Amino acid sequence: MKVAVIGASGYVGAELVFLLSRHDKLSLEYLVVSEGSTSAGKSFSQLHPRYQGICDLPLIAFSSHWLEQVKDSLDAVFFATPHEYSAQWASHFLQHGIKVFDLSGGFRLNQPQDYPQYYGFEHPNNDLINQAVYGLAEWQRQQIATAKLVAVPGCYPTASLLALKPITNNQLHAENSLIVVNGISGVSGAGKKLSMATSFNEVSLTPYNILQHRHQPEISQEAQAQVIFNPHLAPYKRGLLSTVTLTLKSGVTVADIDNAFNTAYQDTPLVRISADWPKIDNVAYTPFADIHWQFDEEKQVLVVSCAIDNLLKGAASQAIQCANISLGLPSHYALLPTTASELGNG
Ligand SMILES: NC(=O)C1=CN([C@@H]2O[C@H](COP(=O)(O)OP(=O)(O)OC[C@H]3O[C@@H](n4cnc5c(N)ncnc54)[C@H](OP(=O)(O)O)[C@@H]3O)[C@@H](O)[C@H]2O)C=CC1
Ligand SMILES: CC(=O)N[C@@H](CCC(=O)OP(=O)(O)O)C(=O)O
Repeated sequence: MKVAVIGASGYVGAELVFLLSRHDKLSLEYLVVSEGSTSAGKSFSQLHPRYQGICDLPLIAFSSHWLEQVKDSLDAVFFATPHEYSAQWASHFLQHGIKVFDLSGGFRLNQPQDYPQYYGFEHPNNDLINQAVYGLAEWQRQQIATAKLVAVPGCYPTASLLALKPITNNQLHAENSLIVVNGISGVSGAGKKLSMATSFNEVSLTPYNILQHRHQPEISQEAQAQVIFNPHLAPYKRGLLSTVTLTLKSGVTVADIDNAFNTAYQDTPLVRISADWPKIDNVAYTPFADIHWQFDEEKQVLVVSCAIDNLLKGAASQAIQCANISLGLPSHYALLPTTASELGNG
């Protein structure tokens, strides 16, 4: 599969490029940045020196002319770009039969009317929203396999849904009960753009966008249950933890919960049910999601926590899982760390 990465100069783009450079079934042909990008004309490794010798491809400024030139030589494109950019340009690739893996939120919400409120723009392509398949790899394999447009989940929704779906999918949660999702992300979650909120001297553990974050409708939609989502920014680079608290139906037992999680994740090497509470250090710089839960049978309250790397399972490695599925491969193909140094080399 010949592919291009658009947004290659960003944090997610860089992770994608590395994973693609080592994948024998995906051939990385082009790296693209925005038309006015200060990175255009540089090589990828000039921007990301750690990848010198791994990928030295040039960064090409996007243009319709470039798309016209490459439209017959590309099988798929990965968008690691702002939401509104993907929303606008995905159709231009799809019309040439080029599959789109969109790592932005350009096509995640099913309701067009939600985009102005949560993304700040009127969606330019309502028809395409209905064609998009949500790319939560361990839960959507069949749909992803035949999809032309995959909406790769956001980082918080990935961790929150991996924790929540075994419960809500089996209707084990009490109807109309409060489901609280507390997410904590490292600063790389905000991308490379400069801002005071993420500058070294200003970053401190804090809630943000409370009761208005765009991931609240995304998590509610995919869990098929209303949640309250509380994101927090924390002063470290990589990694994300999502802890979910909810009440289960009376009569639900530990055995029911055990069965729900073990059934959901019995053949998914990248999602690990851990014996203890997950730690960011155990998943940062890896494609894994670690999950642990605890149940208070008296109160019928369940707490589930999931840790991931926001740039990998929360973005780039999940996108590769989706591409693997579309190639008929196991979703974890070419992603499992094979050496100790790949296990969170920091
Ligand atoms: N950071 C994270 O943990 C996660 C991020 N995401 C999503 O992935 C996408 C990329 O995120 P991230 O890498 O963190 O962001 P960055 O800000 O680090 O990178 C954004 C990239 O998009 C490019 N870009 C900006 N404007 C345009 C444009 N108009 N046309 C084409 N390219 C453009 C930038 O290139 P240049 O400026 O050089 O043109 C840059 O390469 C976003 O949609 C984000 O929401 C998803 C999951 C996790
Ligand atoms: C710390 C931080 O700023 N995180 C980002 C989430 C990034 C992400 O994964 O979400 P999208 O794919 O929807 O952008 C935020 O809260 O906006």
